[in-house]
Amino acid sequence: MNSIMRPHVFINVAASADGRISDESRRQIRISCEEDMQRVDRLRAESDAIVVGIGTVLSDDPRLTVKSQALREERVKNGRTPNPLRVVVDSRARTPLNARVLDGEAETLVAVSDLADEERVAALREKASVFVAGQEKVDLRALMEYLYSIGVRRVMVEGGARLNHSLIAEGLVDEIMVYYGGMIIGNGPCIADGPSFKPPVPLELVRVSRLGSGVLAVWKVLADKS
Ligand SMILES: NC(=O)C1=CN([C@@H]2O[C@H](COP(=O)(O)OP(=O)(O)OC[C@H]3O[C@@H](n4cnc5c(N)ncnc54)[C@H](OP(=O)(O)O)[C@@H]3O)[C@@H](O)[C@H]2O)C=CC1
Ligand SMILES: Nc1nc(O)c(N)c(N[C@@H]2O[C@H](COP(=O)(O)O)[C@@H](O)[C@H]2O)n1
Repeated sequence: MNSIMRPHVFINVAASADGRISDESRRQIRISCEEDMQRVDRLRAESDAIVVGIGTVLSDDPRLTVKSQALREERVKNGRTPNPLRVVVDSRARTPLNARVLDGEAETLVAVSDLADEERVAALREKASVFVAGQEKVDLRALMEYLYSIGVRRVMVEGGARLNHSLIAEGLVDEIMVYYGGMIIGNGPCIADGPSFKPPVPLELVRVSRLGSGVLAVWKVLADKS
């Protein structure tokens, strides 16, 4: 695979001890403890863009903003916008027009593919920027190249399961941070959902620490093909 100019990309995810990130309903489950939520907020504040898939937008209706006023002010002091760019990977432009990611609290980019209906794209353009790449699914390599071209250097991916899988499959992930909460969910989406990686993608353990009521593990992805 040809190498591309792209940002540093890391996935941050909260999982149960059995690796689930939600249950069968696919609704948002609070897995992180308070200490982890604060860590996540700092990670957001240190990032230039937060990326999620449309599945996460439809399930969780996330805001993807920095919650701490002090962290937002620090960003502004450093010449940045109060919040990072929000990016939704959404081939068919299904992002609801009343989704929180379109609330104007932060800039938003919706990445769609050629499959997206023109009228839906036009409606989204009223509330967000739109980037088109890919025939069916969004071309994630093109998206990362584009983000780099507009100055994004650090991307935080906040799920969900299918987007995480595709990004790993494309060799577009440098680091994976998993907060394991003290619970077993039993069924539901996991950290990366999709066909088996053959061979499995090798990871190097960078750091492991106890955090609140759970464990934080930071992994480096060794098979970077980009
Ligand atoms: N615990 C945690 O930390 C987190 C948990 N979650 C949970 O994860 C679940 C959502 O995950 P999931 O349903 O997998 O949805 P995702 O958020 O991963 O979105 C997947 C969708 O993105 C679209 N897409 C477009 N292009 C691509 C591409 N190249 N590769 C992959 N996907 C692409 C596809 O829909 P289309 O083709 O229509 O565009 C696809 O179905 C929810 O239950 C949510 O609560 C989510 C985030 C964090
Ligand atoms: N870090 C973390 N811990 C959990 O327990 C979670 N359920 C999630 N979910 C992610 O956070 C998003 C919500 O963001 P806002 O608070 O609305 O800004 C959600 O969509 C998931 O990506 N994360």
